[in-house]
Amino acid sequence: MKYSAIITDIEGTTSRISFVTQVLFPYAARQLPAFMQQHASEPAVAEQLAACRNLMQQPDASLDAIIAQLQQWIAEDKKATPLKALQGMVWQQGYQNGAFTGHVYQDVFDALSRWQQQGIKLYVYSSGSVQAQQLLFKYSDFGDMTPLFSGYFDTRIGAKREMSSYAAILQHLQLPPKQVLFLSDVVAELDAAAPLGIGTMQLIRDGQVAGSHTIAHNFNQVEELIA
Ligand SMILES: CSCCC(=O)C(=O)COP(=O)(O)O
Ligand SMILES: [Mg+2]
Repeated sequence: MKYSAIITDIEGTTSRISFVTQVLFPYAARQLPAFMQQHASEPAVAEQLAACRNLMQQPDASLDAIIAQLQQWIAEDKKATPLKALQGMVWQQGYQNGAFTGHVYQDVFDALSRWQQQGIKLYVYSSGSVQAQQLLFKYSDFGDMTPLFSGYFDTRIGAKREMSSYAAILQHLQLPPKQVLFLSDVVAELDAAAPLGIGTMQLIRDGQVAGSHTIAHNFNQVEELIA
């Protein structure tokens, strides 16, 4: 195995796209208004409200205006950092009250378990907040998978289609790029990582359009390709 670390995307890579678009996003859209009304004054939520006002360029935006903006961002799948932070807080309630469990493909659970045993460090990089990532794997279909991972990165390190985000992640990992493999279903994300010398592989599970990266249909194939 030539890689010391593997970084994986979530939506479309470890987990089914429809779990995010048909379960998580609608749950957040339904629950956000009540959640915001109840928790607006708490420091963690107030911080995200301030970030929303900043992004909206409306320093005096009312709570109702922010909620409407958040609903629009959810509908557009906008990867806005304050939206992602607030979604994570709302999903926590859903996971804890058993409304859903985190979808993870069987081949992902199996391969990640093997890779960790082989000493490969495993990381997640998703547009979902670190809290949302940890929740998905803590309450996964296979139970608590968080012990498999050595770290998590979200949009606070940068957007997933920007090369500078992967440079910042390499700084954190303190590894040469050729020892790092990035797995994603989105070509633009792989295109951003590859010029740095990071190994890339595209997961095609749901009919995604292929780019110029090595293709795998599941994590068992990833393992065969990097052996
Ligand atoms: C952490 S689960 C929710 C995923 C999410 O909110 C999202 O926007 C998907 O982003 P990804 O980078 O995993 O494709
Ligand atoms: Mg993805």
